[in-house]
Amino acid sequence: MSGAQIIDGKQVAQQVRGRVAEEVAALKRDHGVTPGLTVVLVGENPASQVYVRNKSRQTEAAGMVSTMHKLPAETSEADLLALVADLNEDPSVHGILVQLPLPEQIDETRVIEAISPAKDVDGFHPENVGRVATGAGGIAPCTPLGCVILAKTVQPDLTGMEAVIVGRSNIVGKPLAQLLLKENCTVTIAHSRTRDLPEVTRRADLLLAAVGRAEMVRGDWVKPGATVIDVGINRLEPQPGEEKGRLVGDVAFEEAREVASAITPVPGGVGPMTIACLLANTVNAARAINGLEPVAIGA
Ligand SMILES: Nc1nc(=O)c2c([nH]1)NC[C@@H]1CN(c3ccc(C(=O)N[C@@H](CCC(=O)O)C(=O)O)cc3)C=[N+]21
Repeated sequence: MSGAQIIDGKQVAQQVRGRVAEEVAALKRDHGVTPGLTVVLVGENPASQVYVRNKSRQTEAAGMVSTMHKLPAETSEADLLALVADLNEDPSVHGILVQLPLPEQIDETRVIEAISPAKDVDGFHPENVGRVATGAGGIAPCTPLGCVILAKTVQPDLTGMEAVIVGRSNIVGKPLAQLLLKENCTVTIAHSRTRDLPEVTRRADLLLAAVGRAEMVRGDWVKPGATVIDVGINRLEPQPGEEKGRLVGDVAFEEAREVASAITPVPGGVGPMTIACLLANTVNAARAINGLEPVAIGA
């Protein structure tokens, strides 16, 4: 049974961006507000530069204003905090994204906590983490939002599903658990110290891998018929004849697709959804700052 449906994240992301563009146009027309997203990049990480360029292009394509601040790798924490304070006060900026990881002289937690929660379109500020956890509004992180939207393209109602998340990061695993609870899943967060991990993952109707270890989840870790969402983006060592190593997820795709009923590819799965959801969060941040209710931008 090599029959798993491949969930096309690129296509779903394009739909989400189309919805965002409509909402941007409506916000301009009805309220004279053009949402603005600012990305702050500290240092020269080449992979980061690629994401940042994609983000800017897609932000502008949706009709929003994109600005970028590139700071040298030696930037002090005080200088970065001063920039964040300026952006917090700038009325043309509705979303602030400080690209992580930051150089080691800068305390990431301090920077995240300095971003105005209203403009924290990553959803990393503790106020947003708390609001999402309690259901009191707040901005939810982009990658978990993207995962839920992709899962719902297969199964519009996730109620009662056994969801197993592998990975307990603040950026993906933990907030994903909150969003899946809100969708009425039974949620397990497994991690590197979980006893008999394959046995735990084999219980999952919905298996979400976010550990950052290339192809760790094997085919026999997957329950037959499960939906598999692969959050990992790992670059393998270049093989002879290859210029760059291949990108692979946290799931051994060729094995898992034989067992699952639906699976996301890497690339072209969760990655494009992360950026689409960032744009959606930016529109809703601009709406909230202007006293408007959020709009639903799902699949
Ligand atoms: N404050 C902050 N927020 C982030 O959201 C954030 C961050 N820092 N630091 C870096 C990670 C990484 N990230 C990605 C987003 C999109 C793709 C993406 O679109 N990937 C494509 C293309 C991959 C490729 O070809 O290189 C795909 O998976 O198909 C990947 C990675 C956001 N991050």
